[in-house]
Amino acid sequence: MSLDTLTPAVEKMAFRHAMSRLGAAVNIITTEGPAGRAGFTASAVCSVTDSPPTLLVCLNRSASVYPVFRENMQLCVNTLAAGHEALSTLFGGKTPMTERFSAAEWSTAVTGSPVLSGAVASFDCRITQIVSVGTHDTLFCEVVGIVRNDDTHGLMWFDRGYHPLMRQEA
Ligand SMILES: NC(=O)c1ccc[n+]([C@@H]2O[C@H](COP(=O)([O-])OP(=O)(O)OC[C@H]3O[C@@H](n4cnc5c(N)ncnc54)[C@H](O)[C@@H]3O)[C@@H](O)[C@H]2O)c1
Ligand SMILES: Cc1cc2c(cc1C)N(C[C@H](O)[C@H](O)[C@H](O)COP(=O)(O)O)c1[nH]c(=O)[nH]c(=O)c1N2
Repeated sequence: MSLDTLTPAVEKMAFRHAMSRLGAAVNIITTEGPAGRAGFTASAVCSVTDSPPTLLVCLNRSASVYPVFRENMQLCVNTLAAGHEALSTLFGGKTPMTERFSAAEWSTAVTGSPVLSGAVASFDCRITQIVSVGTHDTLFCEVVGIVRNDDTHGLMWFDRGYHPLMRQEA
């Protein structure tokens, strides 16, 4: 089926269906600052450059957390480990923020953002640029601190479900 014969509505669903085949790490993105504390689940996260170390995070502007991230301009990317499936679902739904954070243990990064205990890795970041594309803002995030955990297995989001990813050394 050719893409240019599809109506825009069908094209969006075809895009999502095909995207469900791209496995991705699952992350809880957190922030704390003048606008308060917030966190959400994101799979749209990737490395941009190592000079300076920079990640990007895509955030839907219609999310309730959006104004908090936009005002705080700092965040922590907490990459989830096997066993974090329920926590990921909690931060991916419409659950009140206090309930999301009370389900896990956190420490505080240099920027003030919450760092998830037991995450595979946590990247403490300052947001340096924002580019809007369609429904989402792409947040370019310069990394100012890292916490790594070498004792946990990874977690993938693939085919609309969670899949643990085993590390050989863990
Ligand atoms: N990038 C995102 O914003 C994104 C990514 C994954 C999941 N989600 C949210 O979780 C829900 C469940 O996702 P699912 O994977 O079970 O099924 P789905 O069919 O809704 O999505 C399949 C895939 O399409 C992409 N996608 C989904 N919604 C998107 C959006 N608004 N913008 C850009 N890409 C998008 C993601 O890669 C996702 O894994 C989605 O409906 C969405 O609300 C959003
Ligand atoms: C596995 C998975 C992956 C993602 C999401 C969900 C799930 C379950 N969600 C949706 C996001 O987490 C959800 O909308 C949050 O609850 C934030 O919305 P509210 O703050 O509750 O409005 C999401 N949203 C987003 O803006 N960018 C993303 O990359 C993702 N990725």
